[in-house]
Amino acid sequence: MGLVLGVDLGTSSVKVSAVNQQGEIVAQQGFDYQLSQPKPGYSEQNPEDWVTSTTVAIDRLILKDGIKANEIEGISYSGQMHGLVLLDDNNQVLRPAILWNDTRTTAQCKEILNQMGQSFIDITRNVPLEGFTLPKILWVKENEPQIFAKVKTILLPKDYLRYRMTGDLAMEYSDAAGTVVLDEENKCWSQAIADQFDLPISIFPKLMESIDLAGTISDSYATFSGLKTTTKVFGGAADNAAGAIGAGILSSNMVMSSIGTSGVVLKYEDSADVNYNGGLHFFNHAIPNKYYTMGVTLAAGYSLSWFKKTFAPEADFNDFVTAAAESTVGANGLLFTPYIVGERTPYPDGDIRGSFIGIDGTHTQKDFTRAVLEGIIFSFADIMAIFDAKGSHFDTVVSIGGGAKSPVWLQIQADIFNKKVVSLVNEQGPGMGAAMIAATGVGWFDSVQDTAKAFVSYGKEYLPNPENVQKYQMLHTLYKKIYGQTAEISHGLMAYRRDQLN
Ligand SMILES: Nc1ncnc2c1ncn2[C@@H]1O[C@H](COP(=O)(O)OP(=O)(O)O)[C@@H](O)[C@H]1O
Ligand SMILES: O=C(CO)[C@@H](O)[C@H](O)COP(=O)(O)O
Repeated sequence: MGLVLGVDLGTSSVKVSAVNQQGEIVAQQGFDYQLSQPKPGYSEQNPEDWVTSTTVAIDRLILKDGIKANEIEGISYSGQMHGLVLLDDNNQVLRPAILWNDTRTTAQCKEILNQMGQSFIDITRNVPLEGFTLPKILWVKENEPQIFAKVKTILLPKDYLRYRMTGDLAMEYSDAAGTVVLDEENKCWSQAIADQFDLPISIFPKLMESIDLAGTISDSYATFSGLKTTTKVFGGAADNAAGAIGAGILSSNMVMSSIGTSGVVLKYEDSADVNYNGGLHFFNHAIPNKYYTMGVTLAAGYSLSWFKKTFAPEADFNDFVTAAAESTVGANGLLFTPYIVGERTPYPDGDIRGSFIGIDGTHTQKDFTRAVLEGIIFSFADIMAIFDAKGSHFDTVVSIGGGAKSPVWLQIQADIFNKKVVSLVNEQGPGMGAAMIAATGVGWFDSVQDTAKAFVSYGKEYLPNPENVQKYQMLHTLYKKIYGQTAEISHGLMAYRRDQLN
């Protein structure tokens, strides 16, 4: 039996899925790792944790699930985006990776725009935001010059993992776009940006397509993991590009809603001929010469996980979320904004923080949980509104990520979006996308689109309930007022937290 492995290198864990030629997940293993938040706005991980956790998951597939290493024809990846991995001359990691949800780089973002203005947006098709990689590189250059002096190569999380499994140093396009150093339309590193910020262009590695062959499993990784050196390894994709493929978002009338650690509302774009004026991210897709547009809620699943860990650490996750159904639409008059690590879309503001508004002496924990679930989707609806304003007509929302495991949350999505929502039979959108890239790479299908036709299968449909839709429209109007009315207070509190540390 031929198999491929899809490695989904997320922010909270890595999940490795073994997939057969019918697109069925025959076995799956995952392993969690930690996020380090040493200062307000900081978010880091140790790249070694990604490698070790992936290896544990692969070992378990082989040793516990009985997957035969010689049946694994190919491996590919879906990776959390933007995280800065710095390597020295010997390809050793120089410092912890600075992640996508780290917002320490507001000053560098302003500086990029001051120095390059519209020409930066024309080249990269994005405005510089704290989460993207270039501001992180500039932060290290300014704040840790002794480390920067040793930098030979920069990589992104899944590209580093692929390097450790094959020995090949490269970055693939959909992830490279999220560095905002890539000239997106010309598919090359921007010499103009490198020159402007005095960065040696040599630190940016060779580029590859998602379905390109990076090599085979190296001797040393084969010994370490139990994999065979004959297994082929393919470029992979940014998690949102991989998620879009795994969710079958291959035409512009479909939209993806992803509730992972972050939240994403994503639209497929057939060409680069679109202009959202930097209000949304616009990146190269995992399908050659295709693109996608998306908005990002920095703390989607993370808001729920934070809330549960803080206020109900002993509860079973499923039971805890399901209990929100016992509250009401609008959580008995309680609103939550999920800005607990800052926000990106529609408010590019690293210093905004979350709020519960309307707390009443009668509110229970179930109301608070419901408010968290609803607040996250109101934030997604803010992104959806940008697409609507540009004339998008979506008939189906495909929901992926850990949050799509919850039927209560899927119905909340249908009612707030006022659209039909479907989940995947297996919610592993990014992991399936990664497996589909490998399946295309090994030649099971001619194109990623053909693989998607064979592999994607949708589960139950959730239809909007008109009464709930009406209530949510009114509540969303109230929700939208919270950002403007809490921004100044939030910024003051962030300044206070920073002062306390000095
Ligand atoms: N049973 C569940 N119901 C609803 N949400 C869940 C459930 N289990 C996990 N989640 C949410 O899914 C998120 C993780 O999703 P995942 O796609 O695995 O993230 P990542 O790829 O960023 O690691 C968690 O932050 C959590 O809030
Ligand atoms: O920063 C972004 C996209 O721009 C995030 O979507 C990251 O790619 C992390 O994804 P998850 O771990 O939440 O899947």
